[in-house]
Amino acid sequence: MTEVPSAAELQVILKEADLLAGPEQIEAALQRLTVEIRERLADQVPVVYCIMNGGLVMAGQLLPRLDFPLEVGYMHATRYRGETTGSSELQWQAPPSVPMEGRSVLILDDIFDEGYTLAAVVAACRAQGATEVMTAVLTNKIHDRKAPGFDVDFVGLEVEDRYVFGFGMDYRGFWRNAPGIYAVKGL
Ligand SMILES: O=P(O)(O)OC[C@H]1O[C@H](OP(=O)(O)OP(=O)(O)O)[C@H](O)[C@@H]1O
Ligand SMILES: Nc1nc2[nH]cnc2c(=O)[nH]1
Repeated sequence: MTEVPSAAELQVILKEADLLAGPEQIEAALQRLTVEIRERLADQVPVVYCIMNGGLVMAGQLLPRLDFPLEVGYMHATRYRGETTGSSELQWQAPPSVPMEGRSVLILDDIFDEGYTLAAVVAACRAQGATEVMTAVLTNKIHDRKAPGFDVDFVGLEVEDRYVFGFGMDYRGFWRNAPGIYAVKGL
């Protein structure tokens, strides 16, 4: 069994981390995303999918601002599984929960890092018959290791090329509940 770090150890991780975006910057990013998404999808009655687990906080904060009719679904695709580097294999832990044939689909996730997760999720939605698939992320990590031929449609904030946590994103499974976006010391 993997040992759970103590509360004191996890407090040190947060204390030593660099704050990249605080609640005010995140609020402004969510507001911008709301306006852009409304413009594109307000009359489409889309299925809005939360990608578990990382997308949970962003979806929870964004959905009540989308003041137009939509359905909510979830799916869990994971490639990092508590590590700070991604595996080449994407694991599906929960398949899409709402049928999407003939529908507009909006995918919500916490971070567009290398992009292999979202590229695979979008391909799966198309394979299931979605007519249009859009992606919105809270953060886009800036580097030149992106999956070729794929981009996201809506971005809240840009973050530097470090391992980040908070607002849905984990550090080894913890601190998804941190109210800002932080970069781990030394990573
Ligand atoms: O752009 P990529 O390099 O593919 O990485 C981005 C993905 O990594 C994280 O998920 P993770 O695999 O950690 O699963 P989790 O959401 O359950 O933590 C995050 O939530 C994104 O879905
Ligand atoms: N928590 C977290 N998950 C990720 N998945 C891909 N990149 C990251 C990152 O920087 N932080």
